[in-house]
Amino acid sequence: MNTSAVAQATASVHAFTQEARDAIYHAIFSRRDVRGQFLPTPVPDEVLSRILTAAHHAPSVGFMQPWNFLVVRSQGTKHRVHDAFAKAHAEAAGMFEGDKRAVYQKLKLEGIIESPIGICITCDRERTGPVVVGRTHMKTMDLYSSVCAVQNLWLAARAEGLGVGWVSIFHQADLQEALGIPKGITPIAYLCVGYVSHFYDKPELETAGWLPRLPMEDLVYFEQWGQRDDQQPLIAHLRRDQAAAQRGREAIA
Ligand SMILES: Cc1cc2c(cc1C)N(C[C@H](O)[C@H](O)[C@H](O)COP(=O)(O)O)c1[nH]c(=O)[nH]c(=O)c1N2
Repeated sequence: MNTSAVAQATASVHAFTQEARDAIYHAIFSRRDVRGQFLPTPVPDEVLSRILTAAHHAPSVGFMQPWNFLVVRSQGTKHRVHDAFAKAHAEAAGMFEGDKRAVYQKLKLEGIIESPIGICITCDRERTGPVVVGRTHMKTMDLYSSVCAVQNLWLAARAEGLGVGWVSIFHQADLQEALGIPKGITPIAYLCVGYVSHFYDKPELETAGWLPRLPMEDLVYFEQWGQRDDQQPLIAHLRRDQAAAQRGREAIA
């Protein structure tokens, strides 16, 4: 066997079954940021427990596990968070010019009150002391670790049929105050979570004409920053896979 045949055989031993792989990619391609389709249906604790456990199994720099998960269910807390959102949202509209401002004002960018559960995922930057394996030089790695937890939760939630919407239109201090988060802890994501009437087939910002999905071939460089190479066989695969992902979502729709 030549080297690449060995590599292929080794890889396939550890690959999931086709059905399991399809399920993973289905979760990835059909995950959406949900703002407006939340149902009041309660989320059972056993389901909430599964998605939180998935989040806790995210990778983290130096195995730091810098996250906490603050679960919000009361209307009082939700209203405090929504007040913080409303203030920042009003300011945000003024930051966009012309047509963009009008479009921005029409966008629904949160489901804080309607979603049965809010989850704030945080980062404790001091959790394991000042020197962390893998964060010795690039200090933001702990923040990225908490983002990995967000993504794990988001994908697990999709598999459970739950919608998740990330809300980040806050003054950080206002969100911290609304949730009683101490100064040393960084809020990473406020997530609206709940069952939904439907999932859209593509990002709402794409549908609204805000931005299109970028072509993969523009984003992949070879060896040096900025170096594209359309002759690389990988590029043809990327085009095919992007088209397939697109068709997949049409099938889903
Ligand atoms: C860090 C971060 C922060 C935010 C978001 C995402 C991420 C990663 N997104 C969701 C975002 O708009 C959405 O992911 C993209 O538009 C792509 O759509 P899908 O997630 O594929 O549906 C988001 N959406 C929203 O309505 N209000 C918000 O404040 C935010 N904030």
